[in-house]
Amino acid sequence: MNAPLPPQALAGSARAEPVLAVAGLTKAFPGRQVLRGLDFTLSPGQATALIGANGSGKSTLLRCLVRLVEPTSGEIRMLGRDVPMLAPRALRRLRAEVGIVWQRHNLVPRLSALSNVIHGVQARMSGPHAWAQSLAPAPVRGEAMECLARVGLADRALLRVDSLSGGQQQRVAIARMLMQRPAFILADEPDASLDPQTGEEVMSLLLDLVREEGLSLLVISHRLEHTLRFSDRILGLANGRIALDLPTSRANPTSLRRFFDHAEAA
Ligand SMILES: Nc1ncnc2c1ncn2[C@@H]1O[C@H](COP(=O)(O)OP(=O)(O)OP(=O)(O)O)[C@@H](O)[C@H]1O
Repeated sequence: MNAPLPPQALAGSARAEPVLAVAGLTKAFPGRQVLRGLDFTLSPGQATALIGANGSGKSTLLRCLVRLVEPTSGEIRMLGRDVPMLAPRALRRLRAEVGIVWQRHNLVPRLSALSNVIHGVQARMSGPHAWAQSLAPAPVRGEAMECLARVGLADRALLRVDSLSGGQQQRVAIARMLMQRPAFILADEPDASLDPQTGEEVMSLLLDLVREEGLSLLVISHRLEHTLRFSDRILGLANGRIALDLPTSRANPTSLRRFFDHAEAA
């Protein structure tokens, strides 16, 4: 079980505005109603796991939150912004403040870890900043090295990404995301294509960012053990609705296992 939240984090989260507030969120694709009216809020500085059976709509929800998929209806307030109302430029600015970690990390394989991380700065700066690692200004290189150190890969900075292991590549992707200086991280199965030990390291790293840097995290995982060890709260999706919402400390592994296996039939 993970360590309890520090008292200051709890006090802060009780006072602070939610990092995310969702009300009446629906999403329909042609012939399929995926989200049927979701209501929930996330407090800052917490790790929330999103679970549900295959096809229950977890990825669709994550994408709707930043309008990579347009919601059909409903309210989304994220980091103080009214997401459905944002014009394209304001939406791009919001996305730059949200770090997204995908199962597939989309690194540039032939470039070094450092160059890939430097590319993360583009998300928060206007204009072309696609420097090769040798051309980036010293402060940007320095910051990228700090991000690589944060994920434990400073000594691999100059190696080509395609020479690194799957877990190391996922950590490079997290370092690139940290270059955005995000306040909120959305992670869609960051542990899915990794072996159990490596997947655990990646989930542990994300929880460290919540505990130590005060970031907020919404993470999809299909692994029950990871959900139990690396979250403060569990949200479960079934039949297009939030069917489960409880603190991880109160989760019962047996009933949670049933939820993983049978959520869509529930
Ligand atoms: N662009 C799309 N067009 C039509 N249907 C879609 C689209 N994207 C997702 N769906 C459908 O929406 C449903 C939910 O998909 P989604 O990927 O969100 O589920 P999930 O819970 O993330 O599943 P998994 O755990 O397998 O990744 C599925 O039936 C899927 O086929």
